[in-house]
Parts: sequence; C-alpha cells; structure tokens
Amino acid sequence: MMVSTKPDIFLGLDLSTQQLKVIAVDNKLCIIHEEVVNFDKDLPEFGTQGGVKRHEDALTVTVPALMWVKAFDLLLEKIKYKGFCFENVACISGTGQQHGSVYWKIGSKTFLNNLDPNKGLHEQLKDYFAIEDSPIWMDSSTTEQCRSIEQAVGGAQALAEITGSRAYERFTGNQIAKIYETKQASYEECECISLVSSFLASLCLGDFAPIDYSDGSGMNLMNIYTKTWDPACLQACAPNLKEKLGNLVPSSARIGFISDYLSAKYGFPKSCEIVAFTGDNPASLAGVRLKKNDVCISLGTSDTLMLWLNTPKPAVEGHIFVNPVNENAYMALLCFKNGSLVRESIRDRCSEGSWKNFEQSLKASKPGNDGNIGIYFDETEITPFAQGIYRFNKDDVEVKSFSNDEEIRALVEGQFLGKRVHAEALGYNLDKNSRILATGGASKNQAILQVLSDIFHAPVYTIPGTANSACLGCAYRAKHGWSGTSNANYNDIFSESEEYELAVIPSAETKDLYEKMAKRYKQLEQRIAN
Ligand SMILES: O=C(CO)[C@@H](O)[C@H](O)CF
Repeated sequence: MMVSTKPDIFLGLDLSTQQLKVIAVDNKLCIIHEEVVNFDKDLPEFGTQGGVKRHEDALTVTVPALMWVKAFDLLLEKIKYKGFCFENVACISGTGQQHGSVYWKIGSKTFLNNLDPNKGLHEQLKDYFAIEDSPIWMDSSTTEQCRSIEQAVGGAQALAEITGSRAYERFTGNQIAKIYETKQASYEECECISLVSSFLASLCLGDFAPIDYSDGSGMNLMNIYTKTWDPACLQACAPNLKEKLGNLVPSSARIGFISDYLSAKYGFPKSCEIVAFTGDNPASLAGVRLKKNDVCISLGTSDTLMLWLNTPKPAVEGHIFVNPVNENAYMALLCFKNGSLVRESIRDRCSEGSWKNFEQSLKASKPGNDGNIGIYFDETEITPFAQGIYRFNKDDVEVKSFSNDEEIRALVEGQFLGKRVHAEALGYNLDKNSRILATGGASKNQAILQVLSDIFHAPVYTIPGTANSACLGCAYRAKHGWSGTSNANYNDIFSESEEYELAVIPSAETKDLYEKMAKRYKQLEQRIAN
C-alpha cells in the first residue's frame, strides 16, 4: 500500500530591508532549512546600499520593486539547487518591512494569473510597476502630507485614536498622498497598491494578495477598532484609493493556494496554502511568542521595542497595531530608525570593522562610560523626530569627540537608554516578572545584550538557533493558519513550553547608575530634539 506522505513543511518568508530570507520548519516547528539573498551582495546591478537607495534630498528613500522580484527568483533557485523538497510544503506565510508600498500597473492581475514557468518572474514583471522605485520605511519626505492628513481628521491625537498612530512620514497613506500629488498619472495607471508584505504574498499567490489587519495598522488609513479602511483618511490621501487597496483580512487568514507558476516551476503541491503575510515587527512578535509581561526588542536595521496589549492606548508617540496572532488584541511598537547601520558604522570606524574588537572594547570600558553620553541619529530618527550626532561629557557639556572605547560604549548605552526612556513614556514599567526577549542580528552579541539587560535591569532571553524571529514567526503563522485554529489558540501549535535561552542577567551594581543616567539621557535628548 502506498504510504502517502502528506506535505508537512511550513515556510516563512521575510522581505526585510537588507535581505530576503526563508526559513523552513517541520511539523514540530524545528528549523530544517534557512536561506538568504542579500540585496547589495547578490544583486549588485541594482546599486543599493544597505538594501536601499538614498536620494539627494537626504529625505527620500526607495527600493527598485524589480530587485525584490529578482531576489525572490534567486532565493527559490538557491534552495532548489540545494535539493529542497518543495513537494512537502503544506503552507507558506511571510512578512515584509512595514509601511513600504508597491504600485502594480493596470493589467498586472491578469498577467500574474498567467505567468510562463519557463521564464523568471523578474523578466516577466519588469514592465508591470506603475512606480518602479517603491518608497520604504526609511523615507522621511512626507512631512507636508502628514500635517495634511492630521488636519483632515482633527489633529495628531485624533488620527492616533482612529489608526493607532499620529501621522508618520514613513506610513503608507502619506507616501501614497505624495505619489498622487507628484506623479498623478502613475497613480491613475495603478491597478493595485500592495504593502511589501502583501506584495510578496502576491508573488506566491500569482494574484493580488490582501493586506492584513496588523500591517494595515501601519498606514494611517485603517481604523484599528473596526479593522476597516477609514473613509476620511482615505479621502485625505488620494481619490479611488479603497479600490486600489482591496479588502483587509485577519493576519491568520488563509488567502488561497500557491500559484500555478510556482507549482509548475518548483514542484510545490497544488494543495500548498498561503496564509496572509504581515509586517516584520508583528511577525517578530509571533516569532518570539511574546506574552503580556514581556518586552521584545528587535535589533535589526531598525531597532524596535514591542509590547503585547489587550487594551490600546493610542498616543502621539509610538504605534498601536492590531495583534498578528489574535485579532482581538493589540501590540504597541516604538521604532528607532538608527539601528544596525549605525552600529556597523561605529564598528568600522572604532574597531577596524570587527565585531570581536567591538565586543572587547565594550567589555574594556565600564558601565556609565564615566558619565559620557552619545546620541547617534545618522538618519533622521523616528523616535524622536531628530537628526545629528551629539556627544556630552559628565557635566552635560557637548564635546567634539570620544575615544574609540568611549564612542562604542556611548553608542550602545545611548541606544538602550533611549529605548528605556521612550518605553517608560509609553507607560511601560518593568516589574520583577519582566523579561526582555531580544532578537535581530545584534542579539547574537553577548556584550551588547549585557548593556541592554543592565539598562533595563531585567534578564534578556534569546531564541536559540536563529536571530530571524520575523521569518521564523511566519513559518509558525503558516502552521497556525493552516491548522485552522482560531486566533486565541496561537500557542496551541507549540508542543513544548517556551524554548527561550537565558542570555544574560542584569548586574546588581548598575541599577542606580542607569536610573540616574536615564534621567540625564531624557533631558539631553529633549534638548537636541527641539
Ligand atoms: O518602520 C518600522 C516599524 O514601524 C521598521 O521597523 C520597519 O518595519 C523595518 F523594516
């Protein structure tokens, strides 16, 4: 009797700022394969730096949408070359950097439905983008559009109470408003507007994929309570926008099956389902299996701090998104744009480009850095809205430079003091049960985690085996959606209890030191941000 091996592999895809990643897990949710395409290194023909293109106005930041398509082709070819068993894939979900947008030209839907499996996606889709360079989350060029949408709905707090955030330059609605104002013909030539997450899902579906509640919360367009597009917000951005965005779906929704193209070209079973894709930070929350008392700090291109919320308290700082694993709950997020790229630039300048030297230097300098505090906003920062590099000595006097060791410690302490100060402003108080779940590239660096633990005075845990919690979270979400459990049962898909690894515990003698330093940091940041 033939033993039918039912497909039981789940894929998570992550289209982030610098890379496109895939993680495959088995039925027990153990990682069985990981693969990555690095945009700068593997697709140099697009000329990106850190995966993006910074424009001369020092505000506009875009990515060629076709680069993302070619990265998807390349990623699948890479795992095919390594003998990956596509025929065992039961379900796929995924994620994308939040807020970025892709503009499909009229005719794309029909074309997506009928792709030729003998050709690559990028050669077939190259003429199907109404806007070839997609705006992404690092863009800060839409301040005028932000003021306009806030005015249209009654102010910053009013907009936060509808959409979960005041207007932010990177949020998709404001980016669409700028495109309508500056490239109206292209806007009108657009059949569908995807987020980066739903764009990647569309490549898997071979059709336009819907935007999910969680990533849709990052647009200044969706009412986070009704989970529907807000008419006043849509109208404030551009006409006929609702038709271009399509309907919103729960983040656990099963949105269809793998495309005929991918099934024919790679051997995915036609039964392979697609679960809605979502934003990278909501996916990270799913990946670390965040609980009520935990704080998740993702140390990636951007650094983010996330909390689970049952009752949203929208404010003019930070963001409230619909929760990706329970549509009746929420998540709070603080985003810090100056994350890994700043750490890498100081690593290159102060420790000869070596993380080993960076760590040694951090260990050689003492907590509190003899009172020196640094604020390193190479790019226009999001939290707070400010730009520039500032160094202060123990008397709060601005100085021109630090030694290499002082600079490295000032960067790491400054980044975490900022996170603590803004988390407390959001109303978060660490208590004796608090845990910090660290993820993202820098979460592999013990010395950096020790500073994080000391400044928050809380133990720091990591997920063994991967720093890619967003990608892993989507493999988990694929199984969750595929198994048809309701939102409330996300944790039921995990057989064993949490599998976090205790990475570091706070040192007792630094508690008071950083208590005082956090107060100084708050005053210094207010000084430079105004
Ligand atoms: O803007 C952000 C969150 O609001 C960033 O964390 C992006 O999602 C990074 F891709």
